[in-house]
Amino acid sequence: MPDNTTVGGVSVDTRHWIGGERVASVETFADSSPIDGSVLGEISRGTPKEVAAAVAAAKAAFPAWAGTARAERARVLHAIADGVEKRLEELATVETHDNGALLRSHRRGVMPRVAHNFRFFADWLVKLDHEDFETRGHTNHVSWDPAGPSVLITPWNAPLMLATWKVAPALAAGNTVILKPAEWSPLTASLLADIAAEAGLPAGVLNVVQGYGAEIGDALTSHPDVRRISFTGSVPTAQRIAASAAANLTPLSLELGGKSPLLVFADADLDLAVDLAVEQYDNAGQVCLAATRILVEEAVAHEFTRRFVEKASRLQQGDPRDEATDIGPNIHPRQLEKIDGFVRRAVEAGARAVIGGHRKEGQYYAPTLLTDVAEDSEIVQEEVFGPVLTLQTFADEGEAIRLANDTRFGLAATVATGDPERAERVTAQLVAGTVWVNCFFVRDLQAPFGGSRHSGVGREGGTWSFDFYCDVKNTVTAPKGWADHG
Ligand SMILES: NC(=O)C1=CN([C@@H]2O[C@H](COP(=O)(O)OP(=O)(O)OC[C@H]3O[C@@H](n4cnc5c(N)ncnc54)[C@H](O)[C@@H]3O)[C@@H](O)[C@H]2O)C=CC1
Ligand SMILES: O=C(O)/C=C/C=C(\O)C(=O)O
Repeated sequence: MPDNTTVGGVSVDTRHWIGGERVASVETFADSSPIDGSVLGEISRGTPKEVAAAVAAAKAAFPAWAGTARAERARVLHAIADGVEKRLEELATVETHDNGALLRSHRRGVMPRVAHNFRFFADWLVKLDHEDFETRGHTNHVSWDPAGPSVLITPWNAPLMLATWKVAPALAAGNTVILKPAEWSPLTASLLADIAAEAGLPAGVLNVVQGYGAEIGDALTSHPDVRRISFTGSVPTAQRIAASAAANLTPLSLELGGKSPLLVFADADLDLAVDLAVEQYDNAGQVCLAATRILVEEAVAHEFTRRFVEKASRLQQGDPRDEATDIGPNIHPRQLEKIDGFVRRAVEAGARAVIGGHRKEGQYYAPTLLTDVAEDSEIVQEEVFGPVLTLQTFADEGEAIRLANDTRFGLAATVATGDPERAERVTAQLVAGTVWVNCFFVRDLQAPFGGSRHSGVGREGGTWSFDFYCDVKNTVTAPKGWADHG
């Protein structure tokens, strides 16, 4: 089997990256493009043997990297960001072929954010501090000690963006990393390994193991030398990971699904509310934060729906490499089948497709809006992860809040209202890790990011990331060397 493949003119190594070397597995798996189903490459299919080698490499590299001065770690992270920026066009091209998201988004939004992830955590590391404080004359000093080898398991909907959201703070914290990218989008993780090596990251500090989660997940998450596990993906997989990590009580960060509401009050700017609603089709609906449950006040529901249909009908669906495309394909035939199953069952149960409601040629699903959906129905309660929105109406503020919170998830919520007092009242009662008022997807790495309920465990971003990736220590020193037993 060849060791590399060429995607959109870019050469990508298809082997693992372990201890600063390329390592091939005996078997491979085929990685296909959602654009046309073509096989992009044969990727090394990891086994517990490669997992053990990667953890051993990360363990061996840990003491030196943890002992590297903060300023030097930050310098290497900035050098990785430089490498990402230098290869931005290549990364964008490969990612679009691999996961089908828009090339224009990768070029202008996503890949610049990848570089920013490294710069941000490098800079945050340098200023990470907690003011010393006194207790009966004793000094308390808080430090963030590197925790050790960290397993990072990442999804396919924003592969490099979501991977580097974990890789950057883990490396900044002084940890070593074993990254396991999703098997449906394995390529940019391999390019990241090249970029990190070129930037001077020592061998073994970042390792990439390719393969199926079902085959190597347990080996990764039950390994006794792993000190942290960070995962983004589905709830059932998170439950398996948590059970496997329980044997060693390995700390977990879980960023999971959502079924977030968009509340549209009659006093809202209706055009803005429609813009916010149509934005939920971004990335073909494969966004954990997407507000897929649209809740509209009865008085404006008819007009909202009319304007929504008018705007959504203008969306261009097609090849994600085309600048004019708004919605690309879904990631995999299995995901498409899953989306279609949700919609078919909803329609059988009485839902009405105001737009869409069907597959299109290739790996595309028509942007869909379903009305006449019951509050406790599958389509309202379960994450679809496709371009499928539901619309429910409410009579008053109380009902809006009740409907918004009637979910096992709690990742995000968006409120459209022209009344600042209402905004304050409503947001205070919503169960969600992030709430937006009259805006959507305004993201800042300083902010805590994560979900309540089944949407996750813990928060990432700013100091929250360092709290997770470090062993936070408080050192209490007696005055003038005297011990105080009082
Ligand atoms: N929160 C989010 O951003 C995401 C949510 N999802 C949700 O999950 C649904 C299913 O998508 P999948 O790709 O099947 O998600 P998944 O949760 O199974 O996959 C995410 C990652 O977990 C890994 N994985 C799978 N089984 C594992 C195991 N036993 N141990 C350790 N790692 C394992 C996969 O290899 C991949 O890297 C989607 O329809 C969507 O609802 C999927 C991806 C991202
Ligand atoms: O881009 C962000 O800030 C967050 C994205 C999160 C997802 O898309 C996800 O985890 O699915």
